[in-house]
Amino acid sequence: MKYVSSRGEAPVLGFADTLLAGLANDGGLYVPETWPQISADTIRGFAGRPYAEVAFDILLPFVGEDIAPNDLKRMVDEAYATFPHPAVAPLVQLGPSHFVLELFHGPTLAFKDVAMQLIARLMDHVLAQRGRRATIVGATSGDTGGAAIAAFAASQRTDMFILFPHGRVSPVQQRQMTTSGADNVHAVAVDGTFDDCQALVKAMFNHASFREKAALSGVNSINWGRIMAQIVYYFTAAASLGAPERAVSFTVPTGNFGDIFAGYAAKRMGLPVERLVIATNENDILVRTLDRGRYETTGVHATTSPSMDIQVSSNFERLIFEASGRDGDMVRGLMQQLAQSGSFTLPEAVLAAIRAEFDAGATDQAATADIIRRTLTGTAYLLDPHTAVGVGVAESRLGREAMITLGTAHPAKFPDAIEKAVQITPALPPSHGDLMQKRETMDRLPNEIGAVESYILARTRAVDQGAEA
Ligand SMILES: Cc1ncc(COP(=O)(O)O)c(C=O)c1O
Ligand SMILES: N[C@@H](CCOP(=O)(O)O)C(=O)O
Repeated sequence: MKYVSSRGEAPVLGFADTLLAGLANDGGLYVPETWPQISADTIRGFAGRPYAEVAFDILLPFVGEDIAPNDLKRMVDEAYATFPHPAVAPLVQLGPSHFVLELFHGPTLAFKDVAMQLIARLMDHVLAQRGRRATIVGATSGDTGGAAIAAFAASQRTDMFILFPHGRVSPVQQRQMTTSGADNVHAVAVDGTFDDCQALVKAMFNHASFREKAALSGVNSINWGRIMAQIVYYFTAAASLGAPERAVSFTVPTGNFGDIFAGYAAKRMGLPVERLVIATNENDILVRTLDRGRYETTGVHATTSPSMDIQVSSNFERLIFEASGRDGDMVRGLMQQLAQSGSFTLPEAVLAAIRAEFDAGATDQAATADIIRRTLTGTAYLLDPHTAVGVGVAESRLGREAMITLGTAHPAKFPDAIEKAVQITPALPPSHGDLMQKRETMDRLPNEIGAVESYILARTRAVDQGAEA
């Protein structure tokens, strides 16, 4: 399998190079040259099979010849053995045709673990094959950082630097990043928003000499490896509800558009998906875009679903590329406009193609608290605030087909929002027992690219290996 950039100017790469590249060197995001097809019979056969087996079948064509099948199998098995729930991603029924897909049974209680546990193993494997190290940078609004640190703390070949917005993540999220004790990971509080952190990460990737010197790699969903691993649970969930005979829709609490793009990819691979529903909190740039055709940043609001407090939704670029018939020049032009003016207008045909597959809706904080309350009273099920945003949007779109809302985090990660909504404090699972007592280690940096790059260069052990790659 080869991968092409959404901006059409970067080299076409194989899987291992795409995984290590993170962002393409024209600033674009990699997508597979073609979408592998999964037959109806194969989808039918996924029902009831162990998650890791389905993952192996779906991932194999994306990995191609870059990783031997028995190595891929071992890494997939190891990654999903870290999930204590036997189903890895179980479905819970909320109503006659409404289900929550629980994606938070991994080590850090958020859906990010599903991909991160796998790509940490894949990256170490590829780096070991090449006899080199990498510097991994990541931006987080709370969950990616913890999941990345948990997955890479055991890495033999990487130094990791996670930038998070100072004072804008939950205490549990912060501690998952600052208490690992691992000497190859660095949690850095930046004076800014998540979008500032993400812009710093992209600026480092676009700074060619720094990128090469530090042998830079990334684990945000700009990295194709993240999306690839997230495709799997769309298949397992739909198959367990009767796909391909029974079509399903998905509602996805959305920020950076990675998770829902994985659903779009599953559809392109043959999964019968009726609608893909984007659910946002008050940071509703994607809802406005689908409504008016204009993508316009307006400033981010801090909400009770902080991991979705995002303005620049990176993976929307992948969707525009697909919806435009892979017009890299057009995507490059729109992204230039975004960088210059903070907005762009989608061509009519692209907007129509997006609307043909996606709906979008927003749930504000008061409604989110109400949904948490109503769901607990009605079904004795406690939603985290991000999943609640999804449930709120899904409820207004229930139709004849089954609706699956992605459960993206465990409620115990956001005790303040839960306490406010239902006056109970959700307990962290025993695996997190002493998290709130552990000693924190973190640094604080200004929102300045020079300060961040100097910090990284002084600490990474990958300096000057980039040239050997
Ligand atoms: C709990 C939670 N829900 C939803 C999202 C949004 O997912 P995505 O950024 O893939 O759209 C995130 C962060 O990304 C998250 O941490
Ligand atoms: N919500 C995310 C933001 C980063 O998203 P990613 O999927 O691109 O890594 C977070 O929790 O950090």
